Amino acid sequence: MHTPLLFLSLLSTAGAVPTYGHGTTSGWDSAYAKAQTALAKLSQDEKAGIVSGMTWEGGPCVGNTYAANSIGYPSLCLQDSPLGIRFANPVTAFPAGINAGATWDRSLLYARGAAMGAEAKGLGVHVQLGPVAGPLGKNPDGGRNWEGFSVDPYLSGVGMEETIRGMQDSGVQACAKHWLGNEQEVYRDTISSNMGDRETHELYVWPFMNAVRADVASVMCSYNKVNGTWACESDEILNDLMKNELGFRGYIMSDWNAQHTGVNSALAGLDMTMPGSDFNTPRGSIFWGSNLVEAVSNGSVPQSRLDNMVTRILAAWYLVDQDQGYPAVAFSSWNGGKASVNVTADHATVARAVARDSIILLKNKGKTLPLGRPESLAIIGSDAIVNPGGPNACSDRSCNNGTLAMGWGSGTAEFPYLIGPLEAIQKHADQHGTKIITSTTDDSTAGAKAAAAAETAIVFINSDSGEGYITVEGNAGDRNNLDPWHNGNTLVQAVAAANKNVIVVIHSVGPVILETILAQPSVKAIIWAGLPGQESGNALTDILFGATSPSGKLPYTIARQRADYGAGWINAQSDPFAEGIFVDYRHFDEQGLQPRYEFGFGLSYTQFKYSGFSANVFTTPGPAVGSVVSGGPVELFESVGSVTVQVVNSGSVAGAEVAQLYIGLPDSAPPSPPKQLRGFQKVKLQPGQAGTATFELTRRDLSYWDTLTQKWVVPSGKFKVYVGASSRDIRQKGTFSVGNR
Ligand SMILES: OC[C@H]1O[C@@H](O[C@H]2[C@H](O)[C@@H](O)[C@H](O[C@H]3[C@H](O)[C@@H](O)[C@H](O)O[C@@H]3CO)O[C@@H]2CO)[C@H](O)[C@@H](O)[C@@H]1O
Repeated sequence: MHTPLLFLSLLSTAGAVPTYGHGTTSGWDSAYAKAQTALAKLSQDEKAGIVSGMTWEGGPCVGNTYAANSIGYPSLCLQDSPLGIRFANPVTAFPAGINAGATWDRSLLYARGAAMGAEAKGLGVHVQLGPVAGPLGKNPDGGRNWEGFSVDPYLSGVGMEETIRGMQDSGVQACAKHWLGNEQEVYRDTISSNMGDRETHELYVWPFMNAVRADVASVMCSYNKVNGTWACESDEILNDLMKNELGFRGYIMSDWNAQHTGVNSALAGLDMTMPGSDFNTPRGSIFWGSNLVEAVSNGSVPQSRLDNMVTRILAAWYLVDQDQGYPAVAFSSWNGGKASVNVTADHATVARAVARDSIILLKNKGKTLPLGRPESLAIIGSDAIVNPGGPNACSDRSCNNGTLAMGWGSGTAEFPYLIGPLEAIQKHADQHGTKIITSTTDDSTAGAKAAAAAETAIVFINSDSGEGYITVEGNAGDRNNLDPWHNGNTLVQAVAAANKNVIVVIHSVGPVILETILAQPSVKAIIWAGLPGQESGNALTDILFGATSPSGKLPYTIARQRADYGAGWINAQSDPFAEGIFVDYRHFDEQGLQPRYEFGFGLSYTQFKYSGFSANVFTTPGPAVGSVVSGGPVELFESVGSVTVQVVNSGSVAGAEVAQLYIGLPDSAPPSPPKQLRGFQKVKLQPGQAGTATFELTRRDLSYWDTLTQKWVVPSGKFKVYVGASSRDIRQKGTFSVGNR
């Protein structure tokens, strides 16, 4: 794995094409050979135990399987979450996936994954239940969008790949979830995601291809139905799509209680059932265990299917060398999670770097930021301070009191500490003689009074969401709307009426409609800080006072109104995915809609100039027909060349620019989004320094999914290439042709 030292040196490599510590892709063959040898020694009961959970709370972890002593195989420990180890302490509470995505920094994505993996291994967790690419986030109010990296499949795919490589290089098995179409929470246990074939592949499957390509050990099937069949018993999406089409060699586990049948799910390709019983009747509804042994003996499930489940699970265990003296489980989820070892090392450094480099500067009129040395600052809003009851006062973060640093649900971890914004700003102010005036409620009158007494006012607002088994302030997982919570608009209006120099900081799970806030002339700057984890305040002061120039870019579009996004569901039974392939910026571009802040947008304290576009892309048109490797047909991952541009830091301070490559398919392709992200590179530059952004392209990047032939196809004709600072701020353009046209 990368050590933090190496990761820091990667960060400072200005302009160079980064290299990554990728794991091996040839490990599955030897892992399978070991698994098959072990399989021969197992009894039928041991096989059933390896594929079955020990029931909810049946072991120290949220999921536990039975040990097989005949081969020295342990009771497997499966534990959330995608941002740190759930129900254990001390652990590092990293920024959420959506912040990791907002960094657009491959090295940081890897470092965060590696650090989480190291903590998981140190605590004896065999399978860490993350990262997340489902939901992808087509519905901007989807409750769990923040657990994943971006609504764009390419960015999400890079997030999946780097995180998985980081985790598994550290020795823990990763779990890519939730497969497939789990795009909302409110009706996730009843709804059918009726997805067309093209969007299934081009949007929702795409990031899972990256996961499989990164040799992910396991995949979790989701609660919802896909085209009328429960995801966890769908032969089409488990056997056909995940195992055959994507060449996945690991195992598929159910989400917790997402299994509905014993025999059908086994035949459809489910390999492990979790947690082994339903939550409310701890020993009831057990589909596998001894029932699976019975199903095999009466011929309902072939012996070969059970053997295949076991082989897949054992192979994943061998793949990441967990047979080589893996640590014992060092905590229990059910008694406060106190760990017998401290695994946090210096991971706070990684957490702070991700939190800092994910901060997005949306507005900065008159260079209000960085702040320099103001005489006085008003800090306003309940989001400026840590929940007075403590950062972990609500289980699974099931409340929105105090500063928001993660959403709610199973995708959480316990904070070892949480540096709130006020605490960090006060510390900085003490060192520089700035007077701090506070109003740490959401009361508008008090906020206005504090604002009136200071040179500059910083107002903190937020918007929360989470998993559907918890309802917070009337939001049953998904958000009821995209407005700030706790009357945030009213608070900003009151403060803006009292002070001419207002900065708004937003902690949020996703897009927030900003029209009311932008209508206030006194609002000079807006910062999106997302869900920054334990280092929230420190990361924010790094940006506010200019120690670092902001370099995050939006991983989704901020619209002028909710209706502009288009996507949504009809009722508890059906989501027709009527928006098809046109989600987020693909939809805005296609419809000619003006976003408020477009996908990929983010300001800096410096400026960047682009020049020297060059495209060297050579390939032939046609379908990918070759053999399947991890991720899909082998040709899809073949390099077809690259596009390069020069980026110069033309300003006066150091900064980092995320140069983005978008491609428009030729006219011979079926109707497609005008442009789609197909590359990015974060270039770190000193003032005056130039760097090269290189975008390597594969055949997959040039392909669409052809529903007729059921193949990825590279169309012939002229491809349009756009390179820019966002999806709408295109700085360089060009074309290349494929085939005869
Ligand atoms: O954690 C493993 C996966 O679990 C799914 O979420 C479940 C979550 O982990 C669990 O804590 C919660 O349990 C509640 C249960 O649903 C409810 O009936 C009971 O009354 O209270 C329980 C909480 O104490 O259930 C969640 C599922 O509904 C996630 O979807 C998945 O991503 C996790 O990896």
